[in-house]
Amino acid sequence: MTFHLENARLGHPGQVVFASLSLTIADGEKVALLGPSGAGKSTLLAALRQQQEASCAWCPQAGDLVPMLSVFHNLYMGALPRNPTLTNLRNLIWPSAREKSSVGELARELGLQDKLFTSVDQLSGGQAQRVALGRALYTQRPILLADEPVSSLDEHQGLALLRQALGRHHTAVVALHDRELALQCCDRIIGLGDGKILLDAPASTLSLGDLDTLYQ
Ligand SMILES: Nc1ncnc2c1ncn2[C@@H]1O[C@H](COP(=O)(O)OP(=O)(O)OP(=O)(O)O)[C@@H](O)[C@H]1O
Repeated sequence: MTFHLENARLGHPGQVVFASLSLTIADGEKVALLGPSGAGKSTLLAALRQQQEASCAWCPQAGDLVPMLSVFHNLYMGALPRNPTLTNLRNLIWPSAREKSSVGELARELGLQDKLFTSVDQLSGGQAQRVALGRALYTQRPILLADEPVSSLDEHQGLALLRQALGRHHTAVVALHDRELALQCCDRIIGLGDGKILLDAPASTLSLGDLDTLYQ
């Protein structure tokens, strides 16, 4: 089992979001978290991350990129925790051919090969979002936790990139607002609302109409 919460109380200072949440996510599952704005998707993702921080590739909604640094540098930041400090300093100042090639390959997969040495503050919202997801992928960890990772991309690009990201991870939990994308890419859907889990079922058993009820 990868994640387990039992009667967990989750929230923020002065705000309980889930008074008593029980949930198990097994190794190998690809889970979509759905629910209206404020339902607690980000709160739940943060609680899951706390359980397995060292194994999680983390893609927060805000992105947390360093805008004045290049796409290369922001992607490379995913490698910081796994490399020695001296290697990191060298790669940030004078990247090795090997690192240039592997970050370059990832940039190509993200459709950002022409922007590798452009600073992030000169990118579009969708391009910056691809960098944020790429940085999480570059951590090369087995579990992906991502909060609306493709919300600024068009339908086709979002589908391709989400599939690519899920394919690189054994287990994933992804907060999404696009119900169709959730059904297409994930094998389990968890619907949140009213401070609890309103729906938890295999994607193959659900229709868009079933998911609509979460938003009514
Ligand atoms: N840092 C915080 N401090 C206090 N309350 C917070 C904080 N972050 C979120 N909340 C509150 O917790 C509740 C759940 O928020 P959360 O961000 O988890 O929802 P969400 O489903 O991810 O929403 P969205 O789809 O808009 O991103 C909301 O009522 C929100 O106001």
